[in-house]
Amino acid sequence: MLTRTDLRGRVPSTTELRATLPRAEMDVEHVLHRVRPVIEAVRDRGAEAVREYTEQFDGVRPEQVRVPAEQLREALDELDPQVRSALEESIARARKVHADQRRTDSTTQVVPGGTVTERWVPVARVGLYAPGGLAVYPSSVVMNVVPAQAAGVESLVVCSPPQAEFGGLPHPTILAAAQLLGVEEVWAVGGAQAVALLAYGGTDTDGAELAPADMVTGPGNVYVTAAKRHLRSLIGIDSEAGPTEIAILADDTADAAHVAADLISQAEHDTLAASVLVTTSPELADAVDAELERQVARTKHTERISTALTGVQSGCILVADLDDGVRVVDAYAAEHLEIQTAEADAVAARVRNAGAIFVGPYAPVSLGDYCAGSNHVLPTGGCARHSSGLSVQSFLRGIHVISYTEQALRDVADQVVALADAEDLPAHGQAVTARFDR
Ligand SMILES: NC(=O)c1ccc[n+]([C@@H]2O[C@H](COP(=O)([O-])OP(=O)(O)OC[C@H]3O[C@@H](n4cnc5c(N)ncnc54)[C@H](O)[C@@H]3O)[C@@H](O)[C@H]2O)c1
Ligand SMILES: N[C@H](CO)Cc1c[nH]c[nH+]1
Ligand SMILES: [Zn+2]
Repeated sequence: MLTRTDLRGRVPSTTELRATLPRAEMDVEHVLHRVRPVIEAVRDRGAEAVREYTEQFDGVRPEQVRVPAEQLREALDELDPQVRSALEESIARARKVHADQRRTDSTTQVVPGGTVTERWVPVARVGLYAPGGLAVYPSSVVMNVVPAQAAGVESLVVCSPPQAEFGGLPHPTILAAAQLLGVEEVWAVGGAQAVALLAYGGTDTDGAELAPADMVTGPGNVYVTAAKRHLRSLIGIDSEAGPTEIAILADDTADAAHVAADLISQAEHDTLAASVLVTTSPELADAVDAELERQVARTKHTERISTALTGVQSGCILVADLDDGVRVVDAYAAEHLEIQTAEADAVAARVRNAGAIFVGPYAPVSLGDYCAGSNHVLPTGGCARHSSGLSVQSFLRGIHVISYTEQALRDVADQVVALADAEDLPAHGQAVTARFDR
């Protein structure tokens, strides 16, 4: 079922690997031209344009885009107790992990009388996106809000697509999760128009103001991700957390049924989701194919999953040994990487590029999606080579505070002047010597 690439004869260079490894054809770059007009319309015409695009893409024309407070309270009151308890567990575990990520200010005494303090300051206002197209993601409300709150962000606004069957409000579990986490501001808007509204701000029909956010984080489909890429710099963003990817590095000790179940679990997100198996064992590859045939037919979203598994972004790569396997998964830089091999810990320790690594038979990606305590907002499309998943750090800026006494400046004046002259910027040096010339 998975298209097979046999690299057992040789492993190509990293450049060749990046070109050969499976990736979606319709990637973020390819939809930028579609989201640009949406962003410009929201910039120029605010909530009115949001309403038009919502009608076009979500099939709803909302009366109000801001969700009234009583709807948040009601959603939590009416939440299924089992789902509430699961959300509470997910929040508690995530809070534990994210509390440990808090940074403390540090002061370095560089020389007597000269200090540099690194002060960690949270972003003032952030917009958090919780997807709600093919599926709805209360878990993404948790994964966005928990680190933002742990970082000390003062102003939070959540956006999620309106749902026709809920009268143009986001799904009730999204609202309930926001209420459970103490978020008071929720807007019913999705896609690129949500990212644009968060970036530029806007006013609703009833006069409700959405103040522009300094930063927008959260996962989403290719349109959401393209909008984040387009607007970055006006706003800060986290990583590009687009259509889901799972790579599994497995040897002949892996259980084919579990490998297949995990590949399917992430293919379930989107027809553009990627499921990639990298294995040293052709026998395992055959057994996984057989399991996929068997299991895909039994799942709820068979068609979406089959499209994702047979798309060019998914496949199976045969490698000669685990050394080559590690090179392949490093070149691929998956959002999620599972290691299902003998001595999985040791293999995992050698991996450099992945959004998150799930080690051994009892750490499936689905655990991390909901209840491991780790964050599930993770870089896709190879961005794990340079970016991390969402964390407390994502919402903090490290500001250097420099304090020097007169003597400490005097002691280093000659060096500053020498470097300023070497750069042909003598006024820089004079700004120092002016203090001592009199
Ligand atoms: N990387 C991560 O951390 C992570 C985590 C969770 C989910 N995800 C991904 O998030 C995505 C969720 O996607 P989704 O679609 O279910 O919800 P979504 O909220 O991301 O997207 C739905 C919105 O897309 C817009 N849209 C739909 N079709 C459009 C079109 N043709 N042109 C322009 N805009 C359009 C609509 O306005 C709609 O509100 C999936 O791809 C999933 O894999 C990623
Ligand atoms: N696997 C997704 C991250 O790519 C997160 C998620 C949320 N719900 C289910 N899964
Ligand atoms: Zn998932």
